[in-house]
Amino acid sequence: MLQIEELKVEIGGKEILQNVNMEIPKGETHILFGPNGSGKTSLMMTIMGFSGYNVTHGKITFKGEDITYMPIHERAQLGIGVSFQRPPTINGLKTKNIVEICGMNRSVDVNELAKQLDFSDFLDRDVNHNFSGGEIKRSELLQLMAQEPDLLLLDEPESGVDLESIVLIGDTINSLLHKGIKFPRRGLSHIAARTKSALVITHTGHILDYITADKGQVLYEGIVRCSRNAREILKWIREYGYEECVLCSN
Ligand SMILES: Nc1ncnc2c1ncn2[C@@H]1O[C@H](COP(=O)(O)OP(=O)(O)OP(=O)(O)O)[C@@H](O)[C@H]1O
Repeated sequence: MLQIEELKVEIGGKEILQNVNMEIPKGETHILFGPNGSGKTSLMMTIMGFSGYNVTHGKITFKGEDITYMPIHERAQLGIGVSFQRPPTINGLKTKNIVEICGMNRSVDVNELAKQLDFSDFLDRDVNHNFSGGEIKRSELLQLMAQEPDLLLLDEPESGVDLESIVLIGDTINSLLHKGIKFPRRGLSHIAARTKSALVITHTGHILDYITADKGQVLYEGIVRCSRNAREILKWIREYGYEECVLCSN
């Protein structure tokens, strides 16, 4: 589904990603770990195609197509969707309108989708305007539900989310990963094969209690240094810290 080869990326003339190699097969969910400032968000922004993230070397392939220099809207149409860590407030644009835009060219029932996320009361508010941390995450997922991407890029989906709401967030991510299953229900990840792929950034690992990860990767100083079971990685990071954790790749 997604293949990244020897990727180097500069932002404002500074090299942020030095050598990223990664493969996410169809139906797999990979977790991206890494210390603050290691380049995780930059990697997601580069995969999505945001300006300012200048690829100086390497290649990104999605569904067999070279997307390295493809415009962002074409990547979205091809099936890549992102949930931001800190999405901007968009004054003058109502949440229901951005959800409609995300579901463009498809018959999307915005009210029904909002009901599933317990988000109906927010549809007439400007996008993210005075939303709480948890409300922002639900707004982001609502947009993804309308888009139904084949590859989900989720930047810290659990940050700022309370312990009850994280269940809803986890169930919604699971329903996004299972094509054709529209309603968030507990335990779906264990009973049906996933058709969508995901790359999920997490610091705490809490989201691992709600979604099934196929693999974890550690981005350290702009290089993917480790690729193995996500829970094993989390255990090592908790016990020994990142510096020790990445020594296993030497
Ligand atoms: N637009 C920008 N201009 C200059 N530097 C930037 C820009 N965006 C990111 N950086 C720098 O790139 C580095 C990587 O940032 P990035 O946000 O990708 O890290 P991260 O691993 O996601 O961090 P965190 O875990 O704290 O969210 C940081 O040093 C950051 O300051």
